[in-house]
Amino acid sequence: MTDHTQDPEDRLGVSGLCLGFGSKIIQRDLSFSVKRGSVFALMGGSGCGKSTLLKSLVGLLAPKAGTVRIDGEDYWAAPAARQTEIGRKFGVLFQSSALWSSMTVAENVALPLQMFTTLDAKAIAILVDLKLSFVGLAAAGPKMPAELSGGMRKRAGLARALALDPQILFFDEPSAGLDPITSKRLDDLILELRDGLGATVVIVSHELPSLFAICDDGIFLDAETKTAIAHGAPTTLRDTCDHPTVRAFMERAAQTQTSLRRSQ
Ligand SMILES: Nc1ncnc2c1ncn2[C@@H]1O[C@H](COP(=O)(O)OP(=O)(O)OP(=O)(O)O)[C@@H](O)[C@H]1O
Repeated sequence: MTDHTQDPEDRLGVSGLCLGFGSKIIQRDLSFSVKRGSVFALMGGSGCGKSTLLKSLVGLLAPKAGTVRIDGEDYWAAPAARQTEIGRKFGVLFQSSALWSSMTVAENVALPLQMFTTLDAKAIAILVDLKLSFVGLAAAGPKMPAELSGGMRKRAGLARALALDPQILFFDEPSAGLDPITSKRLDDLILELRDGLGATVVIVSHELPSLFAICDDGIFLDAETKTAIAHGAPTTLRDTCDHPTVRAFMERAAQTQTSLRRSQ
């Protein structure tokens, strides 16, 4: 069912969302929207609920209250079969990359195509090559995940997340554990997805330089008040937000960057 009250420019709309585990509340009354073809940041200190929110957005954790609308459709109110169809619009890259260690890289990327399409083996092989080329891993198809570096594993996970041509991509800490050059390559790939393919990207990250470089908008979550305390692009929050928690986050990160540069 389409909700005509949602702005047609919004790919994702969250309203009055309350999340928790048992009696423990993690986020309450959370509302925000994500425009089509934008990169949106979920920011905040450790333990404020960014990953929990991401789980609810991708269909892994039902909210206690509120709605998550994808293209105007209330995901959590939809029947299970419809949720699966809506989920086909998603591509998810978790922190660990979550590749199957007993399969080659190519087999990992082929898996969603085998599970969710009726394409034959030849067509799947062509698509797998295309996705691996896009992430700069054209030659890595026959390799096992254990043979790849951390950055290559992340990119292989991205190739798999892209297998079904998702319209919305969700990334949980894509740059965690990567060196600055590999991290920059991943940022460039994310921008290529937005600008080249028109994808919408929702990203959880602590890496402020990366957030400043690629995000158009975002929210800042707070563990104390258990909701969003600021809305806006990471650069806007850095330059104009007066909230002490946001300031402390931005300034601590800036200090870390300065001391890193000094130690190099
Ligand atoms: N399955 C669970 N059961 C109970 N509590 C949980 C569960 N998963 C997460 N939590 C709690 O929810 C809170 C938010 O955790 P979450 O991982 O979403 O935060 P985060 O902002 O992503 O943190 P970080 O930046 O450190 O990864 C934490 O207090 C965590 O202990």
